Amino acid sequence: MIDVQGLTKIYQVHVRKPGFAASLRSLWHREYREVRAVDGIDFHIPEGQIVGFLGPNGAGKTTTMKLLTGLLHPTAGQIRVGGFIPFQQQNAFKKRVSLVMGQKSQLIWDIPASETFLIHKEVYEIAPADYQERIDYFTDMLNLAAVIDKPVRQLSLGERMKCELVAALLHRPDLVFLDEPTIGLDVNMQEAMRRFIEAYNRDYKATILLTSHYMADVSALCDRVLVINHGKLLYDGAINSLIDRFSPYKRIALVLGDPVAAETVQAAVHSGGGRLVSYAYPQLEVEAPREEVTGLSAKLLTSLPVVDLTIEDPSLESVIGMAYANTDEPQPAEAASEPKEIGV
Ligand SMILES: Nc1ncnc2c1ncn2[C@@H]1O[C@H](COP(=O)(O)OP(=O)(O)OP(=O)(O)O)[C@@H](O)[C@H]1O
Repeated sequence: MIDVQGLTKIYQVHVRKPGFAASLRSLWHREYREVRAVDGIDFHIPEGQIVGFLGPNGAGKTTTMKLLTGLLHPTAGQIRVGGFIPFQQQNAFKKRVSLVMGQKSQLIWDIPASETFLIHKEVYEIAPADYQERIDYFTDMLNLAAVIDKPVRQLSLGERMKCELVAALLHRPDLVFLDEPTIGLDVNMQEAMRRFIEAYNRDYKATILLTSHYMADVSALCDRVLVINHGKLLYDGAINSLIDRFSPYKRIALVLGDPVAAETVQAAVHSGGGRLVSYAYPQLEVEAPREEVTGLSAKLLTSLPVVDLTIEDPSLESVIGMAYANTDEPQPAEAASEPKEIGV
């Protein structure tokens, strides 16, 4: 459904030098530098899949989404989205695609969202019966009945974001690009948005690429993630394998039934191949390489008065943080199979 090969976008950025003389000179002789925002990426997303698109600020996510929706022309590489070449901007493509940017509004501020929806109805030539059926679907799913007739400027951020989604999906696209759709929302509203995205994907077999800085969005919605940094794809595969790949350690949290001297605790942890993270009776936290965890747990259970023990993976946030830190110097990409870890 989405096929990308060697996709590259280089921006030319005007270099402004400080000082009056340099400003004058730049009137005649402008200097440019290149920003390789997207640097030769490849991926394929089949129909109906929801894929998380992760990367730190400035990694190239928004640029990739703009390329996939035809807002930007690539510098090099090939893109096919639903069989179309996005930058050709064919009408049939526009009717199947939508880009939602959490930080940008397409609603008109001074009128109710319902009137923007009517404008979209005309633009996308939606038949009256279909329009009503879709409005009913969205108002029901997003609990919007009391909201869509108020001027947009009176809406809360969460209410407005729900209306943004309706405006973006009213023409019922099956190729959906969501750039930070839950940014700034409280946890309940994030959860409501997630449930809606899940339902839309299921009901319309929509193929969805989603960026979010909230890992809860990504882990709830996406089995697969693409990780990008410095414009290069670092990882394409399952979330679980991402955790295995970038975090070779697990944490063991223990509760002790009786106080034990810190040196005794330290010795037990050390001899089992672990590292003591913290000890404040009765809580004890230990870190160990994955392959040592079983042996270390058994050792701690026999040598300390343990009343509770849990083994945890590090949070997805910290794994992603490790992935970015490991790849701050970009490496060349390699051809890869599933799951693929590229150049790390
Ligand atoms: N119009 C532009 N002209 C020049 N450089 C740009 C332009 N748009 C983006 N860039 C640069 O391209 C790089 C990638 O930016 P992009 O917005 O795609 O990143 P991102 O991963 O979406 O970041 P964020 O999470 O902060 O939104 C950055 O270095 C950015 O400064």
